[in-house]
Amino acid sequence: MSEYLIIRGGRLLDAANRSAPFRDILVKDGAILEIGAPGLAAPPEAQLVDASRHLLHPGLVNGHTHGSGALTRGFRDRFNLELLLIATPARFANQTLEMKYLNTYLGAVEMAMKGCTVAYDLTFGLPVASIEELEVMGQAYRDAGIRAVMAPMLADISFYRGFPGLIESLPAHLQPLVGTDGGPSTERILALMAEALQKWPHDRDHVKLGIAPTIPLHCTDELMQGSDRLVREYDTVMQSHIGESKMQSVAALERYGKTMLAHVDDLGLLGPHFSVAHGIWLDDDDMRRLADKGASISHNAGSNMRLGSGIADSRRMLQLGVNVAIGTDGATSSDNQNMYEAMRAAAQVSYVRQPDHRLWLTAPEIVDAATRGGAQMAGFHHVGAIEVGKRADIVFLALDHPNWMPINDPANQLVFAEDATAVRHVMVDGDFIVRDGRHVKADLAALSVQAEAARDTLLEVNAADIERVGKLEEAVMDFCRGLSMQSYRVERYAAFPCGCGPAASGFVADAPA
Ligand SMILES: Nc1nc2[nH]cnc2c(=O)[nH]1
Repeated sequence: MSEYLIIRGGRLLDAANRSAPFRDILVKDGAILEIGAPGLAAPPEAQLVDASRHLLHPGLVNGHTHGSGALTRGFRDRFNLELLLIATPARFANQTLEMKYLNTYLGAVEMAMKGCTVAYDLTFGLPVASIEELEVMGQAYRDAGIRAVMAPMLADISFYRGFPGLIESLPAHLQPLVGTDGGPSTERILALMAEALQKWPHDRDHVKLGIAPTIPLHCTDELMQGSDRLVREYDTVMQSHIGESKMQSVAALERYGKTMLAHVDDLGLLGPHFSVAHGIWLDDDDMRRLADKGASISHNAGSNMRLGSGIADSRRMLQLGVNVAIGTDGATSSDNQNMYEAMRAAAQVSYVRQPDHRLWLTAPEIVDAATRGGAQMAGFHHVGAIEVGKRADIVFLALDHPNWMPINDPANQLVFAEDATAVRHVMVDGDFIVRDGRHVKADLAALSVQAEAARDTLLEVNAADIERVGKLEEAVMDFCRGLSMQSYRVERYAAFPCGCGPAASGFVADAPA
């Protein structure tokens, strides 16, 4: 097969200019060599790809997902973050290697079919998954054909101990149900992480390891700083869930005497390699710290609505110079892996957050965040744009699809009209991973049988834990609600600029009854 590929007749999205001029693209060895007007010269042996009646846009970058979560989609409604954090592990623990692969592969195939070619995946932690299992999950991304950062979620403090006073708040008969920690030591977790980074078998331009101290409240400072040392030593990236819920932010203020983000900064963790997942409950100083250190935020508006977490101030982040990416979050709280939906949600929450339409996100800003911004955050500087020198990760949208009849403004339509149903082909490195709307490798019928079987098995093996946590749920949620309400007693949070104040949204309704 020729080392050259010439993609002719397509319209290339230029979101910044709200246009889509006809452009031919010459690809050599999977990288973009030249972009030019129709009729661009190409070596005679170049393989021709007909892109006529297609809009071409860069593969989308999912800034925050959980490859461990595909099997959880739709398993609950009316649940907030804290409930998710206790109910999901109870229901989906004890996965076999096959299930871990299946989860990751299902999510990756779904992303590919929906125009996404990079995932920033906060995956099963060590040692919930072994190093070998992590490698197999990395292979799931290779098999699905998309790129990924796989960042194991690390924690050395249990959920229940992460919130001071929680266990003591429970009725005496429930306290024994929390169980004992007895987990692996900080040293062991860091040693495993170091070993995984050393042994990583995959090509790091495609699938690399990152590190995710999952939520600072659930990590000792030693774990956070040890993770940071490894990130710098292995030149990789780090992501942490920060300021996702009001409850978390109030608890952090009590525990650290400052915001969660300020604490992480003071530990020395911020830098261009660092990103925040969610960042709803950040104040101006937090955002300035992120901007000053060149860090990023994955804005996951759909998930934030699904869990009732709040509305991140994406406009302020951009104003201050924070690099913003867009993410779906895991299927537990987004139910699908559709980056077009995530983009649309980001636009729409910026509208309801404030009445001044001049502060609303624009479609070009959102497309930039979902492509270039995500690639920068992931440290994947070889993708994120259709430009000379970048890898040829290209989505072909069918213009004979109703979403595009007619084209008025391609940036607006990508954000507001597209829903992944017009995705016809997807290329990574110039190779088709989706062709004519079908994933080139995945057998969806077989996958659905496997997913059904995995669900049944997990329900059976986790029955006792589901029952145990079910008994705890209500009391834990009482505690969480109480802590969240403290926003009205803690001065800092009384005027907390998270977009959830009286002028902004219905969140004012959580004032104590
Ligand atoms: N939304 C969300 N937040 C988290 N924080 C820690 N784990 C998770 C998760 O699985 N989903």
